[in-house]
Amino acid sequence: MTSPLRLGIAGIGTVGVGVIRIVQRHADLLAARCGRPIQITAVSARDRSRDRGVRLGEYAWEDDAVALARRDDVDVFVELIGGDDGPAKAAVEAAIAAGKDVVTANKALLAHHGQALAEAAEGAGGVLRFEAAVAGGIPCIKVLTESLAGNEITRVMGVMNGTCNYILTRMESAGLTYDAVFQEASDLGYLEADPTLDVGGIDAGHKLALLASIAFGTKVDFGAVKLEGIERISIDDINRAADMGFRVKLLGVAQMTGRGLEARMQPCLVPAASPLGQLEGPMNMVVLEGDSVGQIVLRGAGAGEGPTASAVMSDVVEIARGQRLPTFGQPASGLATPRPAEANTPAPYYLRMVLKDRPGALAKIAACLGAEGISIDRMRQYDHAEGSAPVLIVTHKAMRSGLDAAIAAMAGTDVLESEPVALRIEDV
Ligand SMILES: NC(=O)C1=CN([C@@H]2O[C@H](COP(=O)(O)OP(=O)(O)OC[C@H]3O[C@@H](n4cnc5c(N)ncnc54)[C@H](OP(=O)(O)O)[C@@H]3O)[C@@H](O)[C@H]2O)C=CC1
Ligand SMILES: N[C@@H](CCO)C(=O)O
Repeated sequence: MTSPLRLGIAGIGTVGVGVIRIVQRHADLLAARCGRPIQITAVSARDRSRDRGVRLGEYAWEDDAVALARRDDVDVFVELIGGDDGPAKAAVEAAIAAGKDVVTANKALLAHHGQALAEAAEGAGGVLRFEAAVAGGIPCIKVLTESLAGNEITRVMGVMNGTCNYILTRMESAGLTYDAVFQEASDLGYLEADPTLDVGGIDAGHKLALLASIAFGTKVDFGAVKLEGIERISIDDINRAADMGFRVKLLGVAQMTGRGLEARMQPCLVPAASPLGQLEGPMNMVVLEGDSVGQIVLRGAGAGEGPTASAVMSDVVEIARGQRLPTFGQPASGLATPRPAEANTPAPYYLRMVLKDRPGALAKIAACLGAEGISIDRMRQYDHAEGSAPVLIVTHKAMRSGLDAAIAAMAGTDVLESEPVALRIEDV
């Protein structure tokens, strides 16, 4: 058996503890699979005195993650601190500069600095791997980078924030408001310290930016992801969508079009019977489409100690086996600068609004759509109290810009009781 692969783990929170548990529990199995033992030599966190429920006494302790990253007895620096800047970035940069390989679960760091870090790592002859950063336990990075390497990737999609999927599916199953389920998610510990990272679509947008880079051979460009959160989704939207055979999902879609890279993370309607429509609770789903393979659907836990640590370990094992893959599937220096598409591909839209219940109100709304060349596919008016009429319209395919112009024109008609909610219906 050859020399052990020595890990330095920075961050001993949820994921760090999970990684330590796997290394301790599966030492023999890992050694057999890698052809060499995997050992932890040193760890780092802020509070040395805290009982974390795992044995740490046999490892050296560093208060400073940068010092850990530079240790001579560390081959692979495992960054599990989090955050797009600060100690995580400083320590990863120090590890790369010291010639270490790096494994991270930090999507925020990579979405903002992935290109520079990958170039630095590859320039130094190191590897930088991040399976756990996208959809937790789902091995989508390896599938995209390795298993689908013979395909031109046509589209990547996914529900990649478990908290949002929990909120949206729980609203439907329990008939609860957004605010009530948001509070439940908070009580269950699902929300990030800054909840807008979850419900604002930012966390999932980070993940989509990383997938898009591998899929389309482009530099990571988080700024190119059009973001919209789930904060405005009401129980009415969930119920009306269900009536029409749809479910509301915070869905990320990236595709390369003739007009450039289209990448969006937004609430969408998907058919209730589709795999994405069937995804319940705090789970994730990643859908990959290639010209030869067709569609691949991967489903699993996108967060949590075990699933995320499982993904971190897959990168560690890859390195222990001697596989040295470029971060984004091809040398970072050769990745193209993406040209973001100015407009999204046309799609049908769901429009929910409340109208003043008086003669000609609906005609005025239809005229606003017609003036933008938008055709109505289906329409429903629900039972209502006197004076206000809840109306649901499903359009034929339309450009979002045209729809926005129609909605702006509706505001000038004086028949709207509330601002219309518009949701894209995604062809999945
Ligand atoms: N939790 C999950 O399910 C998932 C997490 N991730 C990603 O994994 C990473 C870790 O997440 P998670 O385990 O949940 O985070 P936690 O908040 O549970 O743990 C963070 C750890 O980092 C330590 N830390 C903070 N600042 C420093 C510092 N300056 N130097 C050294 N250590 C420091 C903390 O120390 P102390 O304990 O002493 O406070 C803590 O141990 C993040 O990038 C996250 O986005 C990805 C997918 C899923
Ligand atoms: N906040 C994230 C954690 C995993 O990245 C989620 O809800 O999916």
